[in-house]
Amino acid sequence: MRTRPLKVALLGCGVVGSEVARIMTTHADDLAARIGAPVELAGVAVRRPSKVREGIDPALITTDATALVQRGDIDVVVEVIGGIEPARTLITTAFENGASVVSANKALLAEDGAALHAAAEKYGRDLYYEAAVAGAIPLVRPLRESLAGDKVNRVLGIVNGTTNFILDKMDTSGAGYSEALDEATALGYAEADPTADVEGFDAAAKAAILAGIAFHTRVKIGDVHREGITEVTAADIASARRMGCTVKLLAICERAADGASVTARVHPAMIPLSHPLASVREAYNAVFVEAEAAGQLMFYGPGAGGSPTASAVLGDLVAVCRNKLGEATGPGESAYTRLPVSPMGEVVTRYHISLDVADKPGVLAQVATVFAEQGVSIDTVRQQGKDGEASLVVVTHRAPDAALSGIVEALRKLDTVRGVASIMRVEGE
Ligand SMILES: NC(=O)c1ccc[n+]([C@@H]2O[C@H](COP(=O)([O-])OP(=O)(O)OC[C@H]3O[C@@H](n4cnc5c(N)ncnc54)[C@H](O)[C@@H]3O)[C@@H](O)[C@H]2O)c1
Ligand SMILES: N[C@@H](CCO)C(=O)O
Ligand code: NA
Repeated sequence: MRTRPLKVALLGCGVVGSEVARIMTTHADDLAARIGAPVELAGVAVRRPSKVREGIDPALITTDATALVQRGDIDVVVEVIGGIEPARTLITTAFENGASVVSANKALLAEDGAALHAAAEKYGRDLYYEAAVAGAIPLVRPLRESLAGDKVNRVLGIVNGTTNFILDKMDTSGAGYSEALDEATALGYAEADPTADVEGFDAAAKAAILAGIAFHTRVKIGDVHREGITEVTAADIASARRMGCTVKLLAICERAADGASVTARVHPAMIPLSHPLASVREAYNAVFVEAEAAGQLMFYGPGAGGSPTASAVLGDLVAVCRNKLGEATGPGESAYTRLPVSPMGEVVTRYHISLDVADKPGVLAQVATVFAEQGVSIDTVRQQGKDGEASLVVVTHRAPDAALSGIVEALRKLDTVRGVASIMRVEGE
Protein backbone atom coordinates (compact mmCIF):
# COMPACT_ATOMS: atom_id res chain seq x y z
CA MET A 1 0.00 0.00 0.00
CA ARG A 2 1.16 3.51 -0.81
CA THR A 3 1.95 5.42 2.39
CA ARG A 4 1.62 8.94 0.99
CA PRO A 5 -2.01 9.88 1.54
CA LEU A 6 -4.47 11.09 -1.08
CA LYS A 7 -5.70 14.52 -0.01
CA VAL A 8 -9.38 15.35 0.07
CA ALA A 9 -10.92 18.82 0.32
CA LEU A 10 -14.49 18.92 1.61
CA LEU A 11 -16.58 21.88 0.45
CA GLY A 12 -19.61 22.27 2.74
CA CYS A 13 -20.14 20.61 6.08
CA GLY A 14 -23.91 20.52 6.45
CA VAL A 15 -26.24 17.49 6.52
CA VAL A 16 -24.24 15.53 3.91
CA GLY A 17 -20.76 17.00 4.42
CA SER A 18 -20.67 16.31 8.17
CA GLU A 19 -21.54 12.64 7.52
CA VAL A 20 -18.88 12.39 4.80
CA ALA A 21 -16.28 13.71 7.27
CA ARG A 22 -17.49 11.33 9.99
CA ILE A 23 -17.31 8.22 7.78
CA MET A 24 -13.92 9.26 6.33
CA THR A 25 -12.57 9.50 9.87
CA THR A 26 -14.19 6.46 11.46
CA HIS A 27 -13.58 4.15 8.47
CA ALA A 28 -10.13 5.50 7.56
CA ASP A 29 -8.38 2.12 7.76
CA ASP A 30 -10.95 0.27 5.65
CA LEU A 31 -11.00 3.04 3.07
CA ALA A 32 -7.19 2.98 2.86
CA ALA A 33 -7.19 -0.80 2.40
CA ARG A 34 -9.85 -0.62 -0.32
CA ILE A 35 -8.16 2.23 -2.17
CA GLY A 36 -4.54 1.15 -1.72
CA ALA A 37 -3.48 4.41 -0.04
CA PRO A 38 -4.65 6.39 2.98
CA VAL A 39 -7.13 9.23 2.35
CA GLU A 40 -6.63 12.34 4.40
CA LEU A 41 -9.10 15.15 5.02
CA ALA A 42 -6.86 18.09 4.07
CA GLY A 43 -9.33 20.96 4.47
CA VAL A 44 -13.00 21.67 5.12
CA ALA A 45 -14.60 24.80 3.69
CA VAL A 46 -17.55 26.09 5.70
CA ARG A 47 -19.63 29.21 5.97
CA ARG A 48 -19.87 29.27 9.78
CA PRO A 49 -16.36 28.58 11.21
CA SER A 50 -17.42 29.07 14.84
CA LYS A 51 -19.79 26.08 14.78
CA VAL A 52 -18.53 23.10 16.80
CA ARG A 53 -17.91 20.17 14.40
CA GLU A 54 -17.37 16.97 16.31
CA GLY A 55 -14.55 14.78 15.01
CA ILE A 56 -13.10 17.43 12.68
CA ASP A 57 -9.73 19.01 13.55
CA PRO A 58 -10.47 22.77 13.88
CA ALA A 59 -7.18 23.47 12.06
CA LEU A 60 -8.74 22.06 8.88
CA ILE A 61 -11.65 24.49 8.86
CA THR A 62 -11.55 27.44 6.48
CA THR A 63 -14.06 29.91 5.11
CA ASP A 64 -11.98 30.35 1.95
CA ALA A 65 -13.19 27.56 -0.35
CA THR A 66 -11.44 29.14 -3.35
CA ALA A 67 -8.01 29.07 -1.68
CA LEU A 68 -8.63 25.46 -0.65
CA VAL A 69 -9.32 24.26 -4.20
CA GLN A 70 -6.39 26.34 -5.52
CA ARG A 71 -3.84 24.76 -3.15
CA GLY A 72 -2.51 22.44 -5.84
CA ASP A 73 -1.90 19.46 -3.53
CA ILE A 74 -5.55 18.33 -3.35
CA ASP A 75 -6.36 15.04 -5.11
CA VAL A 76 -10.14 15.02 -4.72
CA VAL A 77 -12.60 17.81 -4.02
CA VAL A 78 -15.93 16.73 -2.53
CA GLU A 79 -18.52 19.41 -3.30
CA VAL A 80 -21.52 19.29 -0.96
CA ILE A 81 -22.36 22.98 -0.82
CA GLY A 82 -25.21 22.82 -3.33
CA GLY A 83 -26.59 25.52 -5.67
CA ILE A 84 -25.10 26.89 -8.89
CA GLU A 85 -22.53 29.42 -7.65
CA PRO A 86 -19.97 29.33 -6.14
CA ALA A 87 -20.16 25.52 -6.59
CA ARG A 88 -19.65 25.70 -10.39
CA THR A 89 -16.57 27.95 -10.20
CA LEU A 90 -15.11 25.93 -7.32
CA ILE A 91 -15.47 22.67 -9.27
CA THR A 92 -13.89 24.15 -12.40
CA THR A 93 -11.06 25.64 -10.33
CA ALA A 94 -10.53 22.23 -8.70
CA PHE A 95 -10.12 20.60 -12.14
CA GLU A 96 -7.66 23.33 -13.21
CA ASN A 97 -5.61 22.77 -10.05
CA GLY A 98 -5.21 19.01 -10.36
CA ALA A 99 -8.18 17.58 -8.45
CA SER A 100 -10.97 15.24 -9.47
CA VAL A 101 -14.43 16.03 -8.13
CA VAL A 102 -17.20 14.14 -6.35
CA SER A 103 -20.43 16.13 -6.15
CA ALA A 104 -23.97 15.63 -4.85
CA ASN A 105 -25.18 18.73 -6.67
CA LYS A 106 -28.03 17.72 -9.00
CA ALA A 107 -29.16 21.32 -9.52
CA LEU A 108 -25.76 22.25 -10.96
CA LEU A 109 -25.32 19.04 -12.98
CA ALA A 110 -28.75 19.44 -14.57
CA GLU A 111 -28.05 23.07 -15.40
CA ASP A 112 -24.46 22.91 -16.57
CA GLY A 113 -23.37 19.27 -16.60
CA ALA A 114 -22.02 19.43 -20.15
CA ALA A 115 -19.61 22.28 -19.32
CA LEU A 116 -18.46 20.53 -16.14
CA HIS A 117 -17.83 17.28 -18.02
CA ALA A 118 -15.94 19.22 -20.70
CA ALA A 119 -13.74 20.85 -18.05
CA ALA A 120 -13.08 17.48 -16.40
CA GLU A 121 -12.08 16.01 -19.75
CA LYS A 122 -9.89 18.98 -20.68
CA TYR A 123 -7.82 18.59 -17.52
CA GLY A 124 -7.96 14.77 -17.42
CA ARG A 125 -9.96 14.56 -14.18
CA ASP A 126 -12.94 12.58 -12.92
CA LEU A 127 -16.42 13.96 -12.23
CA TYR A 128 -18.53 11.52 -10.19
CA TYR A 129 -22.01 12.24 -8.82
CA GLU A 130 -23.79 9.11 -7.57
CA ALA A 131 -25.23 11.06 -4.62
CA ALA A 132 -26.93 13.55 -6.96
CA VAL A 133 -29.66 11.09 -7.96
CA ALA A 134 -31.67 8.91 -5.57
CA GLY A 135 -29.36 9.30 -2.56
CA ALA A 136 -27.72 6.06 -1.47
CA ILE A 137 -29.17 3.99 -4.32
CA PRO A 138 -26.56 2.98 -6.88
CA LEU A 139 -28.18 4.30 -10.06
CA VAL A 140 -25.82 6.70 -11.81
CA ARG A 141 -22.99 4.15 -11.86
CA PRO A 142 -25.21 1.26 -13.08
CA LEU A 143 -26.49 3.48 -15.89
CA ARG A 144 -23.05 4.91 -16.78
CA GLU A 145 -21.19 1.61 -16.49
CA SER A 146 -23.16 -1.62 -15.93
CA LEU A 147 -25.79 -0.81 -18.58
CA ALA A 148 -23.38 0.87 -21.02
CA GLY A 149 -23.68 -2.13 -23.35
CA ASP A 150 -27.49 -2.17 -23.38
CA LYS A 151 -30.14 0.17 -24.80
CA VAL A 152 -32.23 1.87 -22.14
CA ASN A 153 -35.72 2.82 -23.28
CA ARG A 154 -37.36 4.04 -20.10
CA VAL A 155 -36.50 5.24 -16.61
CA LEU A 156 -39.43 5.73 -14.24
CA GLY A 157 -39.62 6.24 -10.53
CA ILE A 158 -39.71 8.20 -7.33
CA VAL A 159 -36.57 10.32 -7.07
CA ASN A 160 -37.43 12.89 -4.41
CA GLY A 161 -37.49 11.76 -0.80
CA THR A 162 -39.07 14.90 0.67
CA THR A 163 -42.17 14.85 -1.53
CA ASN A 164 -42.56 11.10 -1.13
CA PHE A 165 -42.36 11.59 2.64
CA ILE A 166 -45.04 14.33 2.51
CA LEU A 167 -47.42 12.39 0.23
CA ASP A 168 -46.93 9.22 2.28
CA LYS A 169 -47.72 11.02 5.57
CA MET A 170 -50.78 12.73 4.04
CA ASP A 171 -52.02 9.38 2.73
CA THR A 172 -51.30 7.04 5.62
CA SER A 173 -51.59 9.20 8.74
CA GLY A 174 -53.74 12.06 7.43
CA ALA A 175 -50.93 14.52 8.32
CA GLY A 176 -51.20 18.04 6.93
CA TYR A 177 -48.91 19.20 4.15
CA SER A 178 -46.92 21.80 6.17
CA GLU A 179 -46.51 19.55 9.18
CA ALA A 180 -45.12 16.76 6.96
CA LEU A 181 -42.77 19.21 5.16
CA ASP A 182 -41.45 20.49 8.51
CA GLU A 183 -40.74 16.91 9.58
CA ALA A 184 -38.93 16.12 6.30
CA THR A 185 -36.82 19.27 6.75
CA ALA A 186 -35.93 18.37 10.35
CA LEU A 187 -34.84 14.91 9.18
CA GLY A 188 -32.38 16.49 6.69
CA TYR A 189 -34.25 15.35 3.57
CA ALA A 190 -35.27 18.72 2.13
CA GLU A 191 -33.15 21.06 0.05
CA ALA A 192 -31.86 24.30 1.63
CA ASP A 193 -34.90 25.92 -0.03
CA PRO A 194 -37.61 23.23 0.10
CA THR A 195 -39.40 24.91 -2.81
CA ALA A 196 -36.94 22.91 -4.91
CA ASP A 197 -38.52 19.73 -3.56
CA VAL A 198 -42.22 20.58 -3.44
CA GLU A 199 -42.31 22.40 -6.79
CA GLY A 200 -40.56 19.47 -8.48
CA PHE A 201 -37.30 21.26 -9.40
CA ASP A 202 -35.16 18.70 -7.54
CA ALA A 203 -36.89 15.74 -9.21
CA ALA A 204 -36.68 17.52 -12.59
CA ALA A 205 -32.93 17.98 -12.15
CA LYS A 206 -32.60 14.28 -11.38
CA ALA A 207 -34.79 13.38 -14.38
CA ALA A 208 -32.54 15.49 -16.63
CA ILE A 209 -29.42 13.73 -15.31
CA LEU A 210 -31.01 10.27 -15.67
CA ALA A 211 -32.34 10.94 -19.18
CA GLY A 212 -28.95 12.27 -20.28
CA ILE A 213 -27.08 9.21 -19.06
CA ALA A 214 -29.74 6.67 -20.07
CA PHE A 215 -30.19 7.92 -23.63
CA HIS A 216 -26.63 9.24 -24.21
CA THR A 217 -27.87 12.71 -24.99
CA ARG A 218 -27.93 16.13 -23.37
CA VAL A 219 -30.97 16.95 -21.29
CA LYS A 220 -31.10 20.07 -19.13
CA ILE A 221 -33.51 20.81 -16.31
CA GLY A 222 -35.33 23.29 -18.57
CA ASP A 223 -36.15 20.43 -21.00
CA VAL A 224 -38.06 18.55 -18.30
CA HIS A 225 -41.81 19.09 -17.95
CA ARG A 226 -42.28 19.86 -14.25
CA GLU A 227 -45.25 19.87 -11.89
CA GLY A 228 -44.76 19.67 -8.11
CA ILE A 229 -47.01 18.53 -5.30
CA THR A 230 -48.20 21.90 -3.96
CA GLU A 231 -51.55 21.51 -5.68
CA VAL A 232 -52.17 17.93 -4.54
CA THR A 233 -54.96 18.13 -1.99
CA ALA A 234 -56.15 15.76 0.72
CA ALA A 235 -59.25 15.31 -1.49
CA ASP A 236 -57.07 14.12 -4.41
CA ILE A 237 -55.41 11.58 -2.15
CA ALA A 238 -58.77 10.39 -0.78
CA SER A 239 -60.12 10.13 -4.33
CA ALA A 240 -57.08 8.06 -5.36
CA ARG A 241 -57.70 5.75 -2.37
CA ARG A 242 -61.32 5.20 -3.47
CA MET A 243 -60.00 4.05 -6.83
CA GLY A 244 -57.51 1.63 -5.22
CA CYS A 245 -54.63 4.00 -6.00
CA THR A 246 -52.17 6.30 -4.28
CA VAL A 247 -50.51 9.54 -5.38
CA LYS A 248 -46.75 9.69 -6.01
CA LEU A 249 -44.48 12.32 -7.56
CA LEU A 250 -42.94 10.48 -10.50
CA ALA A 251 -40.03 11.20 -12.80
CA ILE A 252 -40.46 9.55 -16.20
CA CYS A 253 -37.85 9.57 -18.97
CA GLU A 254 -38.75 7.79 -22.22
CA ARG A 255 -37.28 7.14 -25.61
CA ALA A 256 -39.96 7.64 -28.31
CA ALA A 257 -41.22 4.48 -30.03
CA ASP A 258 -39.43 5.50 -33.27
CA GLY A 259 -36.22 6.13 -31.30
CA ALA A 260 -35.86 9.61 -32.79
CA SER A 261 -36.52 11.67 -29.65
CA VAL A 262 -36.86 11.46 -25.88
CA THR A 263 -39.16 12.96 -23.23
CA ALA A 264 -38.58 13.74 -19.58
CA ARG A 265 -41.28 14.77 -17.13
CA VAL A 266 -41.99 15.11 -13.44
CA HIS A 267 -45.53 15.27 -12.12
CA PRO A 268 -47.80 13.77 -9.49
CA ALA A 269 -49.59 10.66 -10.72
CA MET A 270 -52.08 8.14 -9.44
CA ILE A 271 -50.72 4.60 -9.35
CA PRO A 272 -52.55 1.42 -8.32
CA LEU A 273 -51.88 0.18 -4.79
CA SER A 274 -50.77 -3.12 -6.34
CA HIS A 275 -47.88 -1.40 -8.18
CA PRO A 276 -44.46 -1.74 -6.45
CA LEU A 277 -44.02 2.06 -6.43
CA ALA A 278 -47.15 2.39 -4.26
CA SER A 279 -45.38 0.74 -1.34
CA VAL A 280 -42.39 3.11 -1.41
CA ARG A 281 -42.75 4.86 1.94
CA GLU A 282 -41.24 7.87 3.71
CA ALA A 283 -38.08 9.25 2.04
CA TYR A 284 -37.32 6.06 0.13
CA ASN A 285 -36.85 6.23 -3.62
CA ALA A 286 -37.43 3.55 -6.25
CA VAL A 287 -36.56 3.62 -9.92
CA PHE A 288 -37.42 1.21 -12.72
CA VAL A 289 -35.04 1.02 -15.65
CA GLU A 290 -36.24 -0.75 -18.79
CA ALA A 291 -33.47 -1.84 -21.14
CA GLU A 292 -33.69 -3.77 -24.37
CA ALA A 293 -31.55 -6.76 -23.38
CA ALA A 294 -31.79 -6.61 -19.58
CA GLY A 295 -35.57 -6.18 -19.36
CA GLN A 296 -36.92 -4.41 -16.29
CA LEU A 297 -34.62 -3.56 -13.37
CA MET A 298 -35.73 -2.01 -10.09
CA PHE A 299 -33.50 0.11 -7.84
CA TYR A 300 -34.80 0.79 -4.34
CA GLY A 301 -33.45 2.38 -1.16
CA PRO A 302 -33.01 5.50 0.95
CA GLY A 303 -33.23 8.50 -1.36
CA ALA A 304 -32.26 11.30 1.02
CA GLY A 305 -30.67 12.08 4.37
CA GLY A 306 -27.11 12.74 5.53
CA SER A 307 -25.88 9.22 6.11
CA PRO A 308 -27.39 7.51 3.02
CA THR A 309 -26.18 10.33 0.78
CA ALA A 310 -22.72 10.18 2.35
CA SER A 311 -22.61 6.47 1.46
CA ALA A 312 -22.94 7.37 -2.23
CA VAL A 313 -20.34 10.16 -1.89
CA LEU A 314 -17.88 7.78 -0.21
CA GLY A 315 -18.41 5.16 -2.93
CA ASP A 316 -17.48 7.79 -5.51
CA LEU A 317 -14.55 8.94 -3.43
CA VAL A 318 -13.14 5.40 -3.36
CA ALA A 319 -13.64 5.02 -7.14
CA VAL A 320 -12.00 8.37 -7.92
CA CYS A 321 -9.06 7.64 -5.57
CA ARG A 322 -8.53 4.25 -7.22
CA ASN A 323 -8.54 5.95 -10.62
CA LYS A 324 -5.97 8.49 -9.37
CA LEU A 325 -3.66 5.75 -8.16
CA GLY A 326 -4.03 3.90 -11.46
CA GLU A 327 -3.45 7.17 -13.36
CA ALA A 328 -6.75 6.59 -15.14
CA THR A 329 -10.10 8.33 -15.33
CA GLY A 330 -13.59 6.85 -15.21
CA PRO A 331 -16.32 7.41 -17.79
CA GLY A 332 -16.92 10.97 -18.97
CA GLU A 333 -20.01 12.41 -20.63
CA SER A 334 -21.65 10.24 -23.29
CA ALA A 335 -23.94 12.44 -25.38
CA TYR A 336 -23.31 11.15 -28.88
CA THR A 337 -26.95 10.39 -29.83
CA ARG A 338 -27.94 14.10 -29.70
CA LEU A 339 -31.63 13.16 -29.49
CA PRO A 340 -34.07 16.08 -29.29
CA VAL A 341 -36.34 16.35 -26.24
CA SER A 342 -40.01 16.43 -27.30
CA PRO A 343 -42.54 18.66 -25.52
CA MET A 344 -45.02 17.33 -22.97
CA GLY A 345 -47.92 17.61 -25.43
CA GLU A 346 -46.49 14.65 -27.37
CA VAL A 347 -46.25 12.37 -24.35
CA VAL A 348 -48.92 9.67 -24.26
CA THR A 349 -50.63 9.57 -20.85
CA ARG A 350 -53.93 8.84 -19.13
CA TYR A 351 -55.95 11.34 -17.09
CA HIS A 352 -58.13 11.00 -14.03
CA ILE A 353 -60.49 14.01 -14.14
CA SER A 354 -62.87 14.88 -11.34
CA LEU A 355 -65.67 17.32 -12.25
CA ASP A 356 -68.41 19.08 -10.31
CA VAL A 357 -71.44 19.08 -12.62
CA ALA A 358 -75.15 19.87 -12.59
CA ASP A 359 -77.15 16.70 -11.88
CA LYS A 360 -79.55 16.85 -14.80
CA PRO A 361 -80.28 14.86 -17.96
CA GLY A 362 -77.83 15.20 -20.84
CA VAL A 363 -74.79 16.28 -18.79
CA LEU A 364 -73.00 12.98 -19.18
CA ALA A 365 -73.62 13.03 -22.95
CA GLN A 366 -72.25 16.60 -23.17
CA VAL A 367 -69.12 15.62 -21.28
CA ALA A 368 -68.67 12.47 -23.39
CA THR A 369 -68.94 14.58 -26.58
CA VAL A 370 -65.99 16.73 -25.48
CA PHE A 371 -63.84 13.60 -25.16
CA ALA A 372 -65.05 12.25 -28.50
CA GLU A 373 -64.28 15.54 -30.25
CA GLN A 374 -60.64 15.32 -29.09
CA GLY A 375 -60.48 11.66 -30.17
CA VAL A 376 -59.88 10.46 -26.62
CA SER A 377 -61.61 7.33 -25.45
CA ILE A 378 -62.99 6.99 -21.93
CA ASP A 379 -62.02 4.04 -19.75
CA THR A 380 -64.39 4.52 -16.77
CA VAL A 381 -66.96 7.06 -15.56
CA ARG A 382 -68.28 7.26 -12.02
CA GLN A 383 -71.08 9.62 -11.05
CA GLN A 384 -72.35 10.53 -7.61
CA GLY A 385 -75.31 12.89 -7.27
CA LYS A 386 -76.53 15.01 -4.36
CA ASP A 387 -79.06 17.91 -4.18
CA GLY A 388 -79.04 18.77 -7.90
CA GLU A 389 -75.20 18.69 -8.04
CA ALA A 390 -73.06 15.72 -8.95
CA SER A 391 -69.45 14.74 -9.05
CA LEU A 392 -68.25 12.97 -12.14
CA VAL A 393 -64.96 11.08 -12.23
CA VAL A 394 -63.66 10.19 -15.68
CA VAL A 395 -60.60 8.05 -16.33
CA THR A 396 -59.36 8.11 -19.91
CA HIS A 397 -57.46 5.65 -22.04
CA ARG A 398 -53.97 6.64 -23.18
CA ALA A 399 -53.82 9.70 -25.46
CA PRO A 400 -51.39 12.53 -26.29
CA ASP A 401 -51.14 14.92 -23.34
CA ALA A 402 -52.04 17.86 -25.61
CA ALA A 403 -55.41 16.25 -26.43
CA LEU A 404 -56.08 15.58 -22.76
CA SER A 405 -55.30 19.12 -21.68
CA GLY A 406 -57.48 20.32 -24.58
CA ILE A 407 -60.33 18.32 -23.08
CA VAL A 408 -59.90 19.96 -19.70
CA GLU A 409 -60.05 23.39 -21.34
CA ALA A 410 -63.22 22.47 -23.25
CA LEU A 411 -64.87 20.98 -20.15
CA ARG A 412 -64.25 24.21 -18.22
CA LYS A 413 -66.26 26.05 -20.87
CA LEU A 414 -69.39 23.88 -20.49
CA ASP A 415 -72.25 25.60 -18.58
CA THR A 416 -73.13 22.37 -16.86
CA VAL A 417 -69.58 21.89 -15.52
CA ARG A 418 -69.38 23.92 -12.30
CA GLY A 419 -65.67 23.23 -11.88
CA VAL A 420 -62.79 20.86 -12.53
CA ALA A 421 -62.07 19.58 -9.01
CA SER A 422 -58.87 17.76 -9.90
CA ILE A 423 -56.85 16.49 -12.84
CA MET A 424 -54.20 13.87 -12.34
CA ARG A 425 -52.31 11.60 -14.67
CA VAL A 426 -52.57 7.86 -14.10
CA GLU A 427 -49.47 5.67 -14.45
CA GLY A 428 -48.53 2.07 -13.80
CA GLU A 429 -51.50 0.28 -15.36
N1 LIG B 1 -29.64 16.23 2.26
C1 LIG B 1 -29.86 15.26 1.40
O1 LIG B 1 -30.61 14.31 1.66
C2 LIG B 1 -29.17 15.27 0.06
C3 LIG B 1 -29.24 14.13 -0.74
C4 LIG B 1 -28.61 14.10 -1.99
C5 LIG B 1 -27.95 15.24 -2.42
N2 LIG B 1 -27.91 16.34 -1.63
C6 LIG B 1 -27.18 17.49 -2.15
O2 LIG B 1 -26.00 17.66 -1.35
C7 LIG B 1 -25.66 19.04 -1.29
C8 LIG B 1 -25.61 19.45 0.17
O3 LIG B 1 -26.85 19.21 0.77
P1 LIG B 1 -27.05 19.29 2.35
O4 LIG B 1 -28.36 18.66 2.61
O5 LIG B 1 -25.85 18.81 3.05
O6 LIG B 1 -27.20 20.86 2.52
P2 LIG B 1 -26.86 21.74 3.81
O7 LIG B 1 -27.51 23.06 3.59
O8 LIG B 1 -27.13 20.99 5.05
O9 LIG B 1 -25.26 21.88 3.69
C9 LIG B 1 -24.62 22.73 2.81
C10 LIG B 1 -23.54 23.44 3.60
O10 LIG B 1 -22.71 24.19 2.74
C11 LIG B 1 -22.37 25.39 3.40
N3 LIG B 1 -21.96 26.38 2.40
C12 LIG B 1 -22.73 27.09 1.56
N4 LIG B 1 -21.96 27.89 0.80
C13 LIG B 1 -20.68 27.66 1.16
C14 LIG B 1 -19.44 28.18 0.72
N5 LIG B 1 -19.35 29.10 -0.23
N6 LIG B 1 -18.31 27.70 1.31
C15 LIG B 1 -18.39 26.76 2.27
N7 LIG B 1 -19.54 26.24 2.73
C16 LIG B 1 -20.66 26.70 2.17
C17 LIG B 1 -23.61 25.78 4.16
O11 LIG B 1 -23.31 26.66 5.24
C18 LIG B 1 -24.12 24.42 4.64
O12 LIG B 1 -23.62 24.08 5.90
C19 LIG B 1 -26.70 19.77 -2.13
O13 LIG B 1 -26.24 19.86 -3.46
C20 LIG B 1 -27.89 18.82 -2.08
O14 LIG B 1 -28.76 18.99 -3.18
C21 LIG B 1 -28.49 16.39 -0.40
N1 LIG C 1 -34.05 16.98 -1.19
C1 LIG C 1 -33.72 15.77 -1.84
C2 LIG C 1 -32.45 15.18 -1.28
C3 LIG C 1 -31.98 13.96 -2.01
O1 LIG C 1 -31.54 14.27 -3.28
C4 LIG C 1 -34.85 14.79 -1.66
O2 LIG C 1 -35.73 15.03 -0.82
O3 LIG C 1 -34.90 13.79 -2.38
NA1 NA D 1 -27.56 7.50 -6.07
